[in-house]
Amino acid sequence: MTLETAVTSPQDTFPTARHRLWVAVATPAHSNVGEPLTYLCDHELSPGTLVRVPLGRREVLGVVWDAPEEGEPPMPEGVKARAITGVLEGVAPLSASWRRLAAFTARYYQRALGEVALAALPPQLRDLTPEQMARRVKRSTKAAGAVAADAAALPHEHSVTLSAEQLHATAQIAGESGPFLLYGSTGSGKTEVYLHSVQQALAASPSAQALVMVPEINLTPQLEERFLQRFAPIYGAAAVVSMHSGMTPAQRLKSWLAAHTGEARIVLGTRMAVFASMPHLALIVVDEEHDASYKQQEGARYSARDLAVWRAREQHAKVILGSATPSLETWHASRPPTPEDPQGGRYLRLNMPSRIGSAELPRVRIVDMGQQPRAAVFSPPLLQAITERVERGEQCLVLLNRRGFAPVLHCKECGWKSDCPHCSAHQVFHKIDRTLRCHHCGFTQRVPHACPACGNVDIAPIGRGTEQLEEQLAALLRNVITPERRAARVARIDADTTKAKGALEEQLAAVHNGEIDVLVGTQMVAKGHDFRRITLVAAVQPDGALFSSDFRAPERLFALLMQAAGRAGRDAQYIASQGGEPPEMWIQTWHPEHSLYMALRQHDYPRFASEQLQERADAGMPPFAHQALVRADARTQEAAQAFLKAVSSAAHEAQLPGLAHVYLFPPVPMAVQRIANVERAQMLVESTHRGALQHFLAAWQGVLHAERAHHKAVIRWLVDVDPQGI
Ligand SMILES: Nc1ncnc2c1ncn2[C@@H]1O[C@H](COP(=O)(O)OP(=O)(O)OP(=O)(O)O)[C@@H](O)[C@H]1O
Ligand SMILES: [Zn+2]
Repeated sequence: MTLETAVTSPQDTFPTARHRLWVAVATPAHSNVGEPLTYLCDHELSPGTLVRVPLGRREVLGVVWDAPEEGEPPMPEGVKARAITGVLEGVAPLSASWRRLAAFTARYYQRALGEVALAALPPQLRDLTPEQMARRVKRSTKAAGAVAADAAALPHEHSVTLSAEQLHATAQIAGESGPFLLYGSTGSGKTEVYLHSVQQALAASPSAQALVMVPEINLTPQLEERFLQRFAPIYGAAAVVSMHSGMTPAQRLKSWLAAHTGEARIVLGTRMAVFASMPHLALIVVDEEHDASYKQQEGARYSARDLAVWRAREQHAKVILGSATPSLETWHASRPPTPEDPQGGRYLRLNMPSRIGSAELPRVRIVDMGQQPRAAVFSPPLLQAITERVERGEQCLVLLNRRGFAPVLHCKECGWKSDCPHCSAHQVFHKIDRTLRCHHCGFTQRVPHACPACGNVDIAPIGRGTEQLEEQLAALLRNVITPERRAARVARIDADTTKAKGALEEQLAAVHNGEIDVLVGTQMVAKGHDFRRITLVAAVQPDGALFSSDFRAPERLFALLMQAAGRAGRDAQYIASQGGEPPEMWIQTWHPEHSLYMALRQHDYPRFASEQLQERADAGMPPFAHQALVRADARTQEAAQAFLKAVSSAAHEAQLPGLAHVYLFPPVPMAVQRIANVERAQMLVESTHRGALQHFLAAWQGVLHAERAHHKAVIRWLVDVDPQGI
């Protein structure tokens, strides 16, 4: 327990008879005051109460925390606790289980409790005075009544008859305790299983709540619509709220309050929603559980999926992880028992192999680029296939996971390349506004007219991004006519085309309405979307990830390609009405024999997963080992690595607990070594015992803080537990 040692003045001193409180506050980053601070109040306040407290010269939001288990330590000599300045009346205290979630997150991900607890609350809560807050609470309860009255006006969704596989899965979820992995093919109707399970959970108790998470904001509007259609007629429109970073602070506060008071029965959101205060939580759904965006990449680097599983157990709620391409961690955790492994995994795997309505998974066609005309971006057979589809009025999706026109500009005379002056990365050529942009630091320049190094005017792009692909494809298809007797339309969706608010929704609507014939896009369009008329998907250049240094790259590539394939041929009726030509997934590759593509051809995720798991087991990698990364940023690479070396030696010298079961690798530069003139190094820490690793990391915190003082050149350090990218 560290006590507040911030500025105090004589008038802040109160008689010891006053009630002593522990309050979690967000202390400035990297102060090692991680624990709740002591404050005084003239009456008792229950833990979880939201309060305003002085901190240094500011006044901040705090959460009254539980008194330390080991008993109240005496106030240290010379430290005078200050009084709280106010209580946020009208907001019920945060529950004990919410506090346990925050405490666990802080402990597991090695961050300060106050930081985690406060970051998990809506930002407006931090800024409003108790008076403003009281008004807000009053207004939101009034407004909620008004919305509920309108619910009857929403269109009722036709009730669907569940498929046999959906019925089986929902019955298992109702009857067993889980956690569940809903392993269902793309288009198998997982969403319907979520809807049913939510319905079951809510029907079981008048206060029960459900939390449904999706990886990306762009998937929330569709989900929201489906949940509203289903549940607004039963519980009122106010019963369904969203939580994601695309909302205004006022909207977020409103959703948060609705969940906290229990008025919202269903919360839909992205990873941040895992911290929603839901006192009657009965069910958590994590859709596309394999998705990397469930991992927060700054501050407390939590995995919302892993926290969902932890939270469900703690709150006696059920949890469903859903995916057609589960993460290997989840796949392994859901292995069925066998004679050699009678326990099996701790999750229950539910299989839904078939697509809805006898739709078939696309036929996978592998094009050997070694056999194609040199420098062809689109192999002739692929171009032919796209042309035929478009001429029949069907839609195609072309996937390339790289935006911009070309990843680099190059001078053939002197070898100059468009390197970012601030990063160890190329500046990407964006033709549309003739800029060179660094995708790491954002540094943007106009494209030079001539080579900045030698003056040669003949500088050329190397490689391609979605912008170029769109342009080339539009040219290649310029004479192709659709059944409506209009020219084929090519459009692109990626981070560049969807910056404006509402742009993505608009572009997706154009695809759904059939205004677009060929959609070019990045991974953004590959997942989750329920396209009805796409019958061909093509990955034009997927090979890069086969040879990445990150051991998770194959897993990510396989998931991406399988998810992309999953966008084709989802509507059996449509396929039949088009003459029954089966949907296709095309892969252009220089490595047609690669086992990843072989497994993809069979849609054989289990085979791919078992090969990968065998490799991971042999190499002692997750899920057979647990990892953490320590990263240091500094002005020079030497300084960053020196810090990591020092904390590593210090750990050994101090014989920190857990060290016997923990292996510390030597520091190395990160894959992108320099960003915005900051050199980055990392050090991997690994153990086969999660507990030992945790133990060690906790003990190491003090060393990291102390060592930092001797390394003035270090700008920051951080610990990433269960890192996604190595
Ligand atoms: N029982 C059912 N009867 C008729 N249509 C259904 C049924 N269940 C789901 N559908 C429809 O099937 C389509 C595919 O379902 P959904 O989008 O839930 O698939 P999914 O399993 O989530 O796939 P993905 O992993 O690709 O996102 C949707 O249009 C959905 O409305
Ligand atoms: Zn840069």
